[in-house]
Amino acid sequence: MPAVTGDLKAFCVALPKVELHAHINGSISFETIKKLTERKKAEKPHLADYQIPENSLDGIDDFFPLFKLIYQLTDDIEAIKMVTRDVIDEFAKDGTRYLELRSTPRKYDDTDLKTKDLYVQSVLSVVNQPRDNIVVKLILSVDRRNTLEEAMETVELAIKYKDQGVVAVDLCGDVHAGTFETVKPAFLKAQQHGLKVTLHFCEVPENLPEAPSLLAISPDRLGHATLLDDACRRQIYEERIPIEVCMTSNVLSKTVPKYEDHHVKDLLLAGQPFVICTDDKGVFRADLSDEYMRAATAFTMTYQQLYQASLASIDAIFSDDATKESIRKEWNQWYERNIHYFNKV
Ligand SMILES: CNc1ncnc2c1ncn2[C@@H]1O[C@H](COP(=O)(O)O)[C@@H](O)[C@H]1O
Ligand SMILES: [Zn+2]
Repeated sequence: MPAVTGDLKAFCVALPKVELHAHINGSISFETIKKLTERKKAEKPHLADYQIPENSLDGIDDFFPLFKLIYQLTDDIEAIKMVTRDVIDEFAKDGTRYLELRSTPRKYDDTDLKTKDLYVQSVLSVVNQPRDNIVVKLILSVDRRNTLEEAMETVELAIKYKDQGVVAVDLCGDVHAGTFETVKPAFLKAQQHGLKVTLHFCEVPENLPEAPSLLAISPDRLGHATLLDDACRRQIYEERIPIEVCMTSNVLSKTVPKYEDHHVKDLLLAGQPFVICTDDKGVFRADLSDEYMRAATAFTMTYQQLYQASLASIDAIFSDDATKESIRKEWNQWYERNIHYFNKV
């Protein structure tokens, strides 16, 4: 099978794409961080020159502490709206046509972001602005370090805003902190109220012992699923649970040694549903088009296969069948208009 070369980047940007695994505060671009430091420099001079360090992770444990600083720049309503708007605009510019952002509600006593409800309202006020080039939905994240009470508060908010843009709840956060068991009842409650569930799953081998408990709640999608044992691989494949794959995130946080080793190749071979995603495009400095390029390069995927991967991602979105159908139509129309790409290979 011939590899795609030459104008691969242009193709990957032009290709209509679905992004289902993007943390808002991990997706903040270099340019937006500059705007944030500028507006905070009087109040927080120690952050005046802050930039997210590039290629500085020795492992995944170096990743989570980055948010101690990033969160100091996004601790008020205007900042939250700004980052949400910029992240959406950047995804749209990169050819993403359907986007499910996710974020962990926060609150601060010393800013105008006094409640988690206000956090969600601020994000949704931007998510729900009418746009003709991208559809945007929101997933609320429960942090693994949360108490059950905190997780319940997030789920209550997801229920409250369910028909106003929130489609699901997510389990995320420091892979070496907390336990799923603590927050599990909150996820069961979310499901009882018709919300979808996606879970960060086995990013590191230490998460394997809790895997059966996560799978027992029948999650609608799984994030990463990097390190599986035979039993959970079998179950995931049998149940055809779509996997949100984040190649750059895994390679830079060193949970996967190199792109060619990434488990996308197993998923491709097994015909298992997966969705190419970014995770944290700001921290890892890779747009969704870059992720498609990396898949093409590492696994010699043709333009046709990249298109098929993008089209198949629509099956995994947290929207109704009518929305899926209208998005598929858009993809098909794009294909017809761009048939020259596919006649080449
Ligand atoms: C590298 N893989 C990952 N694994 C687990 N959790 C991750 C993550 N990448 C990001 N997050 C979670 O997302 C938060 C930032 O976005 P929000 O403040 O929610 O918008 C981080 O604090 C972390 O909890
Ligand atoms: Zn993630």
